[in-house]
Amino acid sequence: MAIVSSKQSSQPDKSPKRSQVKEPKASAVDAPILQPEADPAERQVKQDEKLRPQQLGEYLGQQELKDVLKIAIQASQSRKEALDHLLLYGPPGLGKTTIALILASEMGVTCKVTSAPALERPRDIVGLLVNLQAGDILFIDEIHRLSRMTEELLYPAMEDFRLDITIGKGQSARIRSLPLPPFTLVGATTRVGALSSPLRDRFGFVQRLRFYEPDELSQIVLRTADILKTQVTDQAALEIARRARGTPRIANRLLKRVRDYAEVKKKLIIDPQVATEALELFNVDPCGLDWTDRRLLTVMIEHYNGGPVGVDAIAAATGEDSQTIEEVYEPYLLQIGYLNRTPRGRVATPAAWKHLGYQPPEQQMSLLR
Ligand SMILES: Nc1ncnc2c1ncn2[C@@H]1O[C@H](COP(=O)(O)OP(=O)(O)OP(=O)(O)O)[C@@H](O)[C@H]1O
Ligand SMILES: [Mg+2]
Repeated sequence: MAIVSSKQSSQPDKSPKRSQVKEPKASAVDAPILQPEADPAERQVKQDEKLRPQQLGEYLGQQELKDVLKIAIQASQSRKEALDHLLLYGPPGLGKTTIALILASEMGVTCKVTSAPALERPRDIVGLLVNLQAGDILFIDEIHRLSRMTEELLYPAMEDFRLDITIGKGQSARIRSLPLPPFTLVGATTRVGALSSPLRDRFGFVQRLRFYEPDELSQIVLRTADILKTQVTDQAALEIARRARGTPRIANRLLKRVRDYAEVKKKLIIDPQVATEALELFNVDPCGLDWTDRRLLTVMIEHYNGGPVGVDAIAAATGEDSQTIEEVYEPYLLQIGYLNRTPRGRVATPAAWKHLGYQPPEQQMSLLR
């Protein structure tokens, strides 16, 4: 089914030129395989755990972040102090949880892992804080979702290693302060803008994780292949890496699917041909776009002549939620240069038009100059 708006049919000269049929092909398998979030099966059997790097040396890519952390670890170890609080932000699957666990193992301390939705009641965070040992790491995932009361308990805990508890109610209420051992809070979020500034300001380090380059991801694929005892050529690893949306979790998942395919086809070594055949079977685009990405761009091109168009209009036209578009789909489309954010709305770039088989109009090119 072609997506053609009534506006376009009345103005045929303005409709985009199509060099080939490009209606995104839907498949039952392509949506989950390219989602950066861990899927329920991965979470349940903790498949990811054996693939997770344990030391900073095994953590590939993110060189600037590793440089900062190495200095911080050395300095805090020589002063025999807890590491300063660290806030990690970036899209899902880039290695935030992994960093928290690596930090604990490098520092030789325990990492207590929790997530903001599990800390709804004040006593949840109090229970965790009073059980910390000196130097421990407390990792709070999705930290932008903390309740106000929990967040307020964290302020003195982070700043002065002190827990302020209110005892009693009304006029007789009194605040009792309990000392806490020095600890390190590592917070992770996909939405740093949603953090309140008092909380953000209490982190000594605020570090962004960026999408990985294909050569970094191909190193990750080779490392994972080694752990899974699968033979993959360098070229095949790069082929998988290119389609993994800059995300290690997706790279590992694609490798597992390619390995299944190779096993069934009785191929002992995964070469580029086997990798490409398998990825085509799973409907993974050579640039790592999935059905929804292609549909978002197609709607922008066909309904709005490539934009500028507001995210709400795209959401209404595609039936996707606008927050999901902004947080899950747009970061990668921006990263690979298929989408631009302008003050007047989103614009599909000429590269996106060409990738989907459209001829970009001159007007579209001039918008980007
Ligand atoms: N730099 C890296 N080198 C090697 N493997 C990595 C790296 N970063 C992440 N991984 C792999 O990717 C998987 C996902 O990473 P992780 O769980 O740390 O992501 P995350 O950023 O915490 O995601 P979420 O936002 O969904 O919690 C890990 O199990 C690990 O195997
Ligand atoms: Mg995580």
